[in-house]
Amino acid sequence: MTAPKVLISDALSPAAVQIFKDRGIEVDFQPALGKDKEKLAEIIGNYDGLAIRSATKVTSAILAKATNLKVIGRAGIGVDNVDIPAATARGVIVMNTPFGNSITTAEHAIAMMFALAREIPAADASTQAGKWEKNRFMGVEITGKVLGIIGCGNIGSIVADRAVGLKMRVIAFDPFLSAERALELGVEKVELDDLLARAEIITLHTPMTPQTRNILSREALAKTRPGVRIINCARGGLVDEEALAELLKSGHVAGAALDVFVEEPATANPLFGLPNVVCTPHLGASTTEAQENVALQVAEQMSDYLLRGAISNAVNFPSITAEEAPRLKPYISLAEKLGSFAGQLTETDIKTIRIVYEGDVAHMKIKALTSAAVAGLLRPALADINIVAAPSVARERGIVIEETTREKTGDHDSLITLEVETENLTRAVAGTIIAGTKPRIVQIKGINVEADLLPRMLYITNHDRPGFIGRIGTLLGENGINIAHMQFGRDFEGGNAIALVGIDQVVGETLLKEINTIPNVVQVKALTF
Ligand SMILES: NC(=O)C1=CN([C@@H]2O[C@H](COP(=O)(O)OP(=O)(O)OC[C@H]3O[C@@H](n4cnc5c(N)ncnc54)[C@H](O)[C@@H]3O)[C@@H](O)[C@H]2O)C=CC1
Ligand SMILES: O=C(O)CCC(=O)C(=O)O
Repeated sequence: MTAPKVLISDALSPAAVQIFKDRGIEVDFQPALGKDKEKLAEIIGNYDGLAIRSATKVTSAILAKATNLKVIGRAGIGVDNVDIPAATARGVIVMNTPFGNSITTAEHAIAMMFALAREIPAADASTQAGKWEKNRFMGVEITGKVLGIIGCGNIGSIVADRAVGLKMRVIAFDPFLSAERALELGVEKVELDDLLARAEIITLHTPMTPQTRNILSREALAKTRPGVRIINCARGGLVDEEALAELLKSGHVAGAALDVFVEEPATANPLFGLPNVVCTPHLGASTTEAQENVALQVAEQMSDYLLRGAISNAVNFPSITAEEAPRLKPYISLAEKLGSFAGQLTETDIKTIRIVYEGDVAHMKIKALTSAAVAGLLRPALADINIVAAPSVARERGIVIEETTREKTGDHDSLITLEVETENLTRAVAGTIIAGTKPRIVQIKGINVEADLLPRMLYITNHDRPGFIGRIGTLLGENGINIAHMQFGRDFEGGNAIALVGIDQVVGETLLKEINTIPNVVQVKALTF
């Protein structure tokens, strides 16, 4: 196996380079490349992995050129610079490092709060200009002030903790903050309008989503208390910059501290130059400690995926540990083959996919197995589908996916049963793993049969009558088709029977039609795996 190749296109700590090298991965460190999208598009096709911070914009155009890319690692939290749907559609795992820079970013928000409260940047500039304007700068005390946190997740919670330590009164708006967590943090959970009306300082800590974009809109800002101070160390675009500039000029907003901007790099901005505006160039995560944390973590995660199939902190696929990966691998193959089997037999629109995991497999990462089964199922219709994208593609097509887990009920230690429901029929197929690694089909339409799935197979349904086996063997032999194996099953003597025939050559349409004329054959289908 040739060593995977990773491109680092942003200013990551060199610690990442060392990790990749130590793990036997080839690495190109081009920290300024993220800003050159033409060059990035030109070379991205050479890499299996791309490690980035926020300067690299991984657009669908870049992804279209990323023909070998398997993983994008964001050394940081926000993945809004990656087109996740486009990456998912191409089967590229996108991972981030959700905790490595949270303390540092929370500390930046607190630093911004003090900078605003005491006008430190302006006082510094004035003092160093020799002005000694002692009477110009009159600050406000932080103790006892009401801090309104919008978004109380990892970073917001750390800000809350520090603010409580500073004896502030902390209120938080976050629809996903539980009452218990709020109590634990010592914050009062409130609605947005309540926060806007009460907070003396507001700090934003949500991701950028369609719901949070412009959360501090012109209308929302108008509801704030006169003299409010606003801090944004999350994402530009959460605040309406034009409206904020107007309110700063009118004096309604007493100060604003911004680390992030709608347009980055921000070289011109409506807020620049206004009184008591403090700006930093997206430095929230920029400490030696945080950068080392995220670089090491992203390099470890990407290496684990490229070398061992382990997935952690992916935003578009369930996690799989390095220990689980080898155990899961044969089950992923089984799930994909079961899906493929059912998919090749399904000619009308699928309504529902039901997957039952029984026994040991029920305790594995079934989300990953379901993704594999759905990919296998949709592949006959959508050749390029991959297991990362499959569940979202299925949902887009209105297909309902149902998963059930239960303890072992039959002979098999692990059993996966896939049932597909279409307008006209419901078809079920089940399989297991034997000898630790080998996928086997063990049941089709409720009929027991134990068959390996070779690259070329014939699936035949027939009435259980004497003479069928001899005739099919002869017909295939006469047409130069070598039989690798042949497995049979039936529901009862003289009832419905099935045959799975592993073959070494392709069976053409004419021969398929001829097989269909063998007495008692109901249906014959050539399958590939
Ligand atoms: N300035 C910088 O350098 C950095 C900025 N960030 C930004 O900070 C953001 C937050 O990071 P974390 O706290 O780690 O994320 P997180 O996911 O732990 O927390 C985000 C919180 O926002 C809440 N939220 C989501 N939608 C909301 C809505 N409509 N209204 C109110 N709350 C909502 C969520 O429930 C969650 O609790 C990141 O998404 C990133 O964009 C992160 C690191 C560094
Ligand atoms: O990498 C950086 O400097 C920015 C960090 C950031 O914005 C994030 O982690 O979301």
